[in-house]
Amino acid sequence: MSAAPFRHVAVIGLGLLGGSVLRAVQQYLPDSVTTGYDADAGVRARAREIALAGTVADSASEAVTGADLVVLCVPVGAMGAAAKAMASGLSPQTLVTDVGSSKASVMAQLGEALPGHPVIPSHPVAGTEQSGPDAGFATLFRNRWCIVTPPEDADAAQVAALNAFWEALGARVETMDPEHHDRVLAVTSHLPHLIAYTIVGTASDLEEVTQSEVIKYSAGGFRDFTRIAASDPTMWRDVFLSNREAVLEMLQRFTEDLTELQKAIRKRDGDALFDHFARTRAIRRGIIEMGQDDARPDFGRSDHNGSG
Ligand SMILES: NC(=O)c1ccc[n+]([C@@H]2O[C@H](COP(=O)([O-])OP(=O)(O)OC[C@H]3O[C@@H](n4cnc5c(N)ncnc54)[C@H](O)[C@@H]3O)[C@@H](O)[C@H]2O)c1
Ligand SMILES: O=C(O)C(=O)C[C@]1(C(=O)O)C=C[C@@H](O)C=C1
Repeated sequence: MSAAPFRHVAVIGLGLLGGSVLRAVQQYLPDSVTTGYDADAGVRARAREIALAGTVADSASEAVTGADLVVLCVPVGAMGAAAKAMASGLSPQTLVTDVGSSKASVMAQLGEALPGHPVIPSHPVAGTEQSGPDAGFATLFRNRWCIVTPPEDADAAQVAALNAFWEALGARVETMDPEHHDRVLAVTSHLPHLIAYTIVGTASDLEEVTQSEVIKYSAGGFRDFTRIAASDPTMWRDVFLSNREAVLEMLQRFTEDLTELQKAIRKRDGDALFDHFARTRAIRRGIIEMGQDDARPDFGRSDHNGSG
């Protein structure tokens, strides 16, 4: 990228996503100035210690003063409050985006908090089960999709600059309307998390299987669920409450499909089971072929391990 799409990038919320945005800007857009703010004083202190931003400010409005781009990286339920807290520092031309995992609710909150202000939401579909200021790394967005949901009246030059920003951080950009985004992510991200939270809870509640057996024999499929089920409780509470309708619809479909498999097992219908598993195996292979995951048993995660 020859010229940075934004001279000054401010990040509100200095956890996994905020830290990764800042690390990636420092690495891939070194000419851009960075500032940051987090509502938690301990997080701000840690962010200063590890130089997560050029300046870590003591208020949201101070952090965004002079910024061309503000990236809100707080839980989706806190987007409106975070936007209101910074509003007095914004210039009329500062573009505001976010990284929230649901989009219709965030758009509504930001529209209410910043009436008439340019807001173009984003969702980089990239993350881990970690959270906090030490969890971020510069390569998080590399080769991952970032879904941008511009409002109908968005300025085309600002949309292009935002897309260029995410591309400079290594992402591939797709545009969608927020409702479609929320339905797609309900099935590809939100429901899988709900299932992981359920199955890990179910296993640990079993009276005839001890806690130590759950841990000891978790080398197989269960282990992968435990990684997902270790994800941040605040973030995921907010995701389910904000994308309630789409998640409930996908959950209904999932429950019906699970009942079908239950029926096939009860009827000893091996063909139905085999056909279903063959179809899902092909989907996994397709994801690997598209470069969206790694075939290695640790999903290639040992490659980054917080570095970058
Ligand atoms: N974790 C993931 O895998 C992932 C992936 C893509 C998008 N997201 C989205 O990114 C956002 C941040 O998630 P994360 O994983 O970085 O969480 P995180 O817990 O690591 O960081 C969130 C930070 O926001 C701060 N915060 C909360 N309310 C605030 C406020 N009003 N003002 C300022 N700071 C505030 C918290 O103190 C915390 O440090 C969420 O909206 C989430 O849905 C997460
Ligand atoms: O890999 C993980 O740990 C994730 O859960 C990341 C993940 C996902 O579901 O893929 C989680 C939430 C997001 O909004 C985007 C990405």
